[in-house]
Formats: sequence, C-alpha cells, structure tokens
Amino acid sequence: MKRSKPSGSPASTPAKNAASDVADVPSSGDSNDDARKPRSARIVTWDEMVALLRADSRHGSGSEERGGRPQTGSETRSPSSPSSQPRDSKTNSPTKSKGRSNSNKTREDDSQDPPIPLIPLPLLALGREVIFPQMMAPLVIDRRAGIQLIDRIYPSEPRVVLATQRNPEEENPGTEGFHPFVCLGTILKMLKFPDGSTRVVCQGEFRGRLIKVFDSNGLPHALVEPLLSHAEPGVELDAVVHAVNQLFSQIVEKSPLISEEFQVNILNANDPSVLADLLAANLNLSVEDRIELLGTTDVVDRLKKLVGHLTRQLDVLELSSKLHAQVGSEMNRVQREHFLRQQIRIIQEELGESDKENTEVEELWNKLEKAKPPKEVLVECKRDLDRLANMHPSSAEHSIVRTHLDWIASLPWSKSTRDRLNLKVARRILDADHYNLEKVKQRILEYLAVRKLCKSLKGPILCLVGPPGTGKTSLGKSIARTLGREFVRISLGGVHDEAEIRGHRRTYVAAMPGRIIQGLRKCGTNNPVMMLDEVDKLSHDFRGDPAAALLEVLDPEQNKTFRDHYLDHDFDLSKILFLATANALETIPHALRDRMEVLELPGYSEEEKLLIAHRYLIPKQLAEHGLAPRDVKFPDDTVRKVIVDYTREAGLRNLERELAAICRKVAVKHAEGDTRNLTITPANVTEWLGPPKFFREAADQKPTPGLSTGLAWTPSGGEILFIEATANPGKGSLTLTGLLGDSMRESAQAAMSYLKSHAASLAIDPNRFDKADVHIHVPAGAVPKDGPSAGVAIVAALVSLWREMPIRPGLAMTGEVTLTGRVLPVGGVREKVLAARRSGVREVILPIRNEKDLTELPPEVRQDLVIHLVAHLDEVLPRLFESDRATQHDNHAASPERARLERSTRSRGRVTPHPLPTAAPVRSR
Ligand SMILES: Nc1ncnc2c1ncn2[C@@H]1O[C@H](COP(=O)(O)OP(=O)(O)OP(=O)(O)O)[C@@H](O)[C@H]1O
Repeated sequence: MKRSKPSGSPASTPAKNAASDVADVPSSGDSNDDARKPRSARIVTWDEMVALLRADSRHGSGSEERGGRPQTGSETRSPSSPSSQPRDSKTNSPTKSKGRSNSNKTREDDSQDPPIPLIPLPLLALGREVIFPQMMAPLVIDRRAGIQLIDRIYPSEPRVVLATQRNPEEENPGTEGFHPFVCLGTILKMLKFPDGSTRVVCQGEFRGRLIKVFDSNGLPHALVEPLLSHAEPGVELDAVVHAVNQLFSQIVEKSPLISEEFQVNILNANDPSVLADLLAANLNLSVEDRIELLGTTDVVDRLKKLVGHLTRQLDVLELSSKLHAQVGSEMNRVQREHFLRQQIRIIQEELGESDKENTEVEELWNKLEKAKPPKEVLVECKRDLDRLANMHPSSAEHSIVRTHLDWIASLPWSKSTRDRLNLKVARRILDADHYNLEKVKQRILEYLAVRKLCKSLKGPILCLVGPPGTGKTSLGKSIARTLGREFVRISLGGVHDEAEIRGHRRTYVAAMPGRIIQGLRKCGTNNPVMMLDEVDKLSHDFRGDPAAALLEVLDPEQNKTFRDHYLDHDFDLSKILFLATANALETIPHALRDRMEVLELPGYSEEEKLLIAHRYLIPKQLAEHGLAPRDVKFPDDTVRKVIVDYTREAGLRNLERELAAICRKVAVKHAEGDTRNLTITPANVTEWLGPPKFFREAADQKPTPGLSTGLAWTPSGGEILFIEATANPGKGSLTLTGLLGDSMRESAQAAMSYLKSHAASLAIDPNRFDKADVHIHVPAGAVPKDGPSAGVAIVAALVSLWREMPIRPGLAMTGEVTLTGRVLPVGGVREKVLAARRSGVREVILPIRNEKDLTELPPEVRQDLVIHLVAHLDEVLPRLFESDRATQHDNHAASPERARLERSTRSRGRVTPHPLPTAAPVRSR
C-alpha cells in the first residue's frame, strides 16, 4: 500500500495515525464482500484532494461539486478511480452486470488501480442533520466532545467531516455508529452562547465515504474517501431535470409554506447535481433517504430518486387538500359553533347568568306539564325536548321543534270554562243585546235548553243566515255570554286551502296549525263558542277542500280526535259549541248545509233600524267615544235621514258607521273644549256627514215609455232594478244587455213571445214587431244579474214601449212569467219589498202565491205600501198605466176577495228555510 507522505499540512498528525489503519481500505460499499476487497490507498491533504477532484472533473469524469455544468463523460468515482469503469451508483461499487469476462477484466484492472485518495479530518458528529455539498447549515453543538473539537480546530483548521450518527443518542460512536456517506465541509463561523452551547455555520463542500473513525490527540477524526458526482448529459438527464422542476412547481402551488428564497434557489440551480442536492437537503425526507441521496453520485440516479420522493410528496399534498376540502367546511362550522358556545358560556359566567338554553328547555317543560296534554302527547314532547336540548339554538331544526312545542304547550288541553246556563238569564242577555228577532232568540233558547238537559254535546250546528249587519255575529257573542264561555270567531271567507282548517305539515317552511287550533289558543279554553263566519264563501282548489275538513270538525262522531297536521296529535273538539254564519244559503257546500239548522235573520225596515239605533247603536257608540247621552242628541228625524240618505242596506253596519262618524266629530269638539250639548238636526246632518250618499231612485225616476222597475234579491239584501226597452227600425231581432244570465235572457224571450201572441188583447199593432229591433238593457251593466223573477217587469217594459205609455212612477214588480201569461212565485220577498220601500216605491206587484211571505213584513211596511197580488199578466197590465187606473179601481172595489189579498198580515220575524230556488236576479254585493 502506497501511502502519501505526510506533508506539512495540518492533517499530517492524524494522517500518520490513520495511515497505519488504512492498509485494508475497502474499495467501495459497506456490506458487499467484493466491494470490501482491500485496495491501496493514499492519504491526501485537503489541497491535494481539491486538486485531485479538479483534475478529475477537468478530465471530464465528474461534475464539479462547487457548481457549474456537468462535465462530459462523467463517471462517479473517487477522484483517482479510472473514469472508464462504471460503478453502481447506489453503492458506488463497480458494476457487476457486465458479465464474467468483464468481471475478470475488472479484477485485472483493479490490480492496476491507482490508490484511493483518503483524507483524514476532524469529525463533527451530527445527530439527525445530513449536510449536502453546496449547502450552508447552521448547527448547534451542545455535546462536550463537539464543543471541544470546535474549540481546538477553529479558526486555524476549519475543515471537518460532517457525519450523521445512526443513533443520535450514542455518545462516542465508532465507525459503524455513523452513516457511510458524509460531507466534507468548512466551519465558516462560530458563536459561543451563554448556555455553554456553540453555534457554528458550516459550508458543505464534497461528498465522501466514511472509511474509518479514529481518535487523534483526544479528538474524533475520520478517514474519508472523497466522491465526485457525475452526470452524463443527454435526453435522460434533461428529462429527469424537467420532471423534477415540474413536480417541484406543482408542489409549490399546493404548499404555500415553501419559502420564496428556496424557490428562487431552485430556479437558479443550473447544475443538476446542485439542484438535486438542494432538493434533497430541503425536502421533508427521512435521514436514511437523505443519506442514500448523499451517497448517490450518479446525478441522473439521484434525480430519479428525487422524482419518486417529489411525486409522493405531491400525492400527499393533493390527498390532504382533498381531505381538507371534504372536512374543511364541516370542521369550520363545528369549530365556529364550539368557539361561540364557549364565548357565550364565559360571558354568561361573567354576568352571573345561568345557562339560558337549559333554562328555556326547563321552562318549556314546565309549561307543557301545566298544559296537561294527554299522556302520549307529553311522552312525545319529552322526546322532542331532549332532542331540543342537544340542538344548536341557531339551527333551523331547533326553531322548528321549539315552535312546535310552544304551540303544544300553549293549547288549552284541559282548560275549560264551567257552563252556567240559566235560561232566564239567557233570555235577558239575548233581549238586552238584540232588538226583536223573536223567533231566532226562541230557537236559540230551545237549543241551549236541550243541550243543558241532555248534557249531550251532539246536536245540529246552528247556522245564522242573513244579509250583512243583521246581528249574526253579535248573536253568537250573546250565546257565549249566556253560557259563560269564551267566544272565538273564525272567518272562512275566501278560504280555499284545506290546510287553513287542518294546518300545514311541520315539514313546510313557516308551517302553522289550522284556524281551529289557532282559535283555541287565542281563547285559551277548550269549550268556547266558536263561530265559523261566512261558511258560504268557502271555496276549494287543487290544495284540497276546506269544507271537507270542516265536516270532520263539525261531526260530533269524529271531532273528539281531530288531528291537525301541524300538531300531529289528536285534539278533542267535541266540547266546542259551533255556530256558523252565512249571507246566502245556496253557496254553502251541500254536505255542510246538511249538518246545520238554519236560522234566518231578515233585513230590517227603516222603523226597525230607527228603534235599534236609539236603543242599541247610539248608546253603544256614545260609550265607545267617551260621550254622555246628554252630550249629543239624535232626534228621530235625524236618524231617519241618516238611514234613508246615507245608508242603503238590509242590515245595520253602515248606519252604525255613520253614527260613529258623528260621535267621532262630537268627541273632537269636546276634546277641543267645546262642551256645549249638541243636537244633530236633519238640516245640519250634512255638516257632520257630508252630502247624502243615496237617493230614492224609484221616486225620482222620470216616467218614460219602455222603463219599468223590478225587484232583485242579493246576499246583501234586496235591491230595485230598472228594465229599459227601446225599439229601432229593423227586422224584429231582440238584443239583451246588462250582463244578464241565461234564465234572465230566457225570461226576456218568453216576454217577447207572450207579447207577440197577445198583441191584439194588449192593444199593440202586431205588424210592428217585424219592423223593429228591440233592445232590452238592465243597468248597472257591470253587475251580473240572473233569475227569472224579472219576467213581469220585462213584460211591463215592453208593453210600455209598444204602447208608448210610461208606467206609473213608484210602481215596482217582481214575478216569473210563463208563455201563457201566468205569474209564478219568487223568493226573497221580504228583502225585495223592504228594498222597494227604501227606494221610494209606493206600490208593489207580487205573485199571488207569495202571499204567505207578506206575514214576514213589518206592519209599518205593510201599511205604507200598496201590494198588488196577481196570478196572471192580465191582472198586471191594468195596473201599469195612469189611464187604466179608473178601471183598476173599479175592479178592486168590485172584488172583495182581491181586497182581502191585498191586505197585509201581522206576523213577522218567521224562522224559515230560505226560499229555494230563488227566482230573483242576483246582484253581487
Ligand atoms: N237586532 C239587533 N239589535 C241590536 N243590534 C243589532 C241587531 N242586529 C244587528 N245589530 C248590531 O249591528 C251591528 C252589526 O251586527 P253584526 O256584526 O252582528 O252583523 P253580522 O250579521 O254578523 O254581519 P256580517 O254578515 O257582515 O258578519 C252590531 O253592532 C250589532 O250589535
């Protein structure tokens, strides 16, 4: 073995010590037996080593460790190895795959191999750090041996071997205690710290293989074989460099933590070897992987290994970002909620408040227990409450469950009022609240008496039918008062969705219980008088039939277990006393009507209104406006003027409103200090209410040929209607206008035919019919009208037209006519006659078969009006024209029978089924 002569270099002493130990230096590798074959070695100094490496790289066998482009034909070797001999890049041993002859040749070549240069240097043991050439690394030296070493060599001999221990905890490891590949470097800077540790900045310079660790002058030293990186330029190298760069930039995109400085360094790394070492030093790799990369001198191989590491790192990043995206939002929400809850808790603690949520749940439970719902409902509620306690208060589910439980807790499951039914008291209350309506009151008392005696809750539902403002609602209130029950009014006008009655299912947004349950909550007892208002205005569409739901509500067999969709629990409705109201009977759904007993409330005459105004409405309004009876006086004439000129209705709504308007104005005067007692006179009514709103159309109508006055019935009471007929030269056609329904049109055609067939007896020239077109119009044209009861009025208008004689003013008529001239009965006589009188009519022609209806008329009406009862058109026509009156009077006087018929009767306020089918034209309200 040839040994280098120790020069005067600082390494001379350790070199001497080492030389004796390196006679059997394995040529390469750690474990390979072949590779461990001893080869001759030469101890070199640092300078010699650098010179050797430079020379080697100049000869094109290596990549300069200090940077620069790779040299051509590079073969990684220790600097003195023959460049032609390929070696295993991992183990740095000669390649054995060339075959036996090759292997033989290698052995021969080995014998001629120049000695391996070995350099002995102080050994700085590293725990887990792996230093690469070209890297500058700050190191903390805290072991005594390391500090001692630095103290002795720095700054005079700053070259060291930077070797990584296999076991970082081992105190004084030998050769086997270190990883086989090391970095030769220089200590650039040293700093002493007060805690006794030493910080150094090292610059890695060359890679090397650790041959031996030995002690020299009490300091650890290592004998190292320097290694040179080699890279063969070409497509493979370019490709692998490209792949590495690409992977790196992808990693940078996914990992924002990579420093910009490092990214710039990678960008500027022109030498693939430096690029590889930079990445190896900075990637998150295990010590073993780094050592492997440090020992891989073939740059392409090293880069390929890095491609593997980079790809794995990229996969990890992608997977983690995917996982992050998946759980990110959920985690964020949960964390945020947790954080906020913590904050709330801390704030509550600071304020000395108790846990609000638990308090709320407790309160709710107490409320539920107090409401005493059936046991199964309570069990279900308990379950919901437990769920509620674990829900976040701001979650949608929380508010749904809470509101539902609130509803259940606020219902009068077991709260009822005790009936205190005393029939005498009941009568007193009904009389005190309502004028007249004797038959209705009587029926109500009978109804209540039966319910009291039978203690049965089953029975017909009373349905109060009549025009608006006739006291239906206030009768309901009085019934509740007589029984000492709560009163609830549920308006069903326009309800067309079953859910309005039965509630929406809880799954709907803003779901609510139906109106029945809402009404029960409002009144707070489970046995109120519940008035289903305007049942005649129920409609239905694709959302179901509310009338069908009402059937269940009203059926005593079923309503014990009424299930509202929202509540989802049975509620007993059987204790409720249901009443219904309607303006018209015809439009009440049939099945509902079957379950009801109808009590009809007729419209009021002027005299009745006057009485009711004085006895009920004026005292009520005075009290409501804070006035005493002496403050303002309403003489009869004034009230009558208000009734006639300011209202046109069957009921009392508008009258009450007008009286309220006067009281309001008087109240203002009183509030302003004018406390004079006022009297509202007919003359100054306009000052309080403005100009009159209605006129007596019938009385004011100018007599015109072709104009007659008919009578109509509408759900809001009776009305008068004018029939206008004109004839123009033409061919005998008939035009009908005024939004007339089919039966009214047919009445007009029948009237025409009757006229044509009886032209002679009616004193009309029959030839005129073919030479004129007739037009019949019924104002107001925007209001639909129908019904056959205008037949008599149409005939009258046509006769007046053809005879060119005006009908006597103040005469109105109603009745259906047949082609033979018979006059048939009609419905709504009371309302029609009252309407006629309101409009200034003095004489009314009615079908004789409606005589029975005259008993319903108030006596003053019968006294005021002349009523002609007729059975045939022959009896109508003589009463139409002034010129025929003499004859009529003669006939009238000559017929005591007719006189009897035209006398009025005295009974009134009769409870009857509504006259069906109504024959009167229907005008909307
Ligand atoms: N016979 C009567 N005696 C005393 N006051 C009455 C009488 N009839 C009606 N009223 C009064 O007339 C007003 C209107 O009556 P209410 O509200 O009961 O009418 P309604 O028939 O329910 O009307 P709607 O069909 O529009 O609901 C109330 O102030 C009521 O007290």
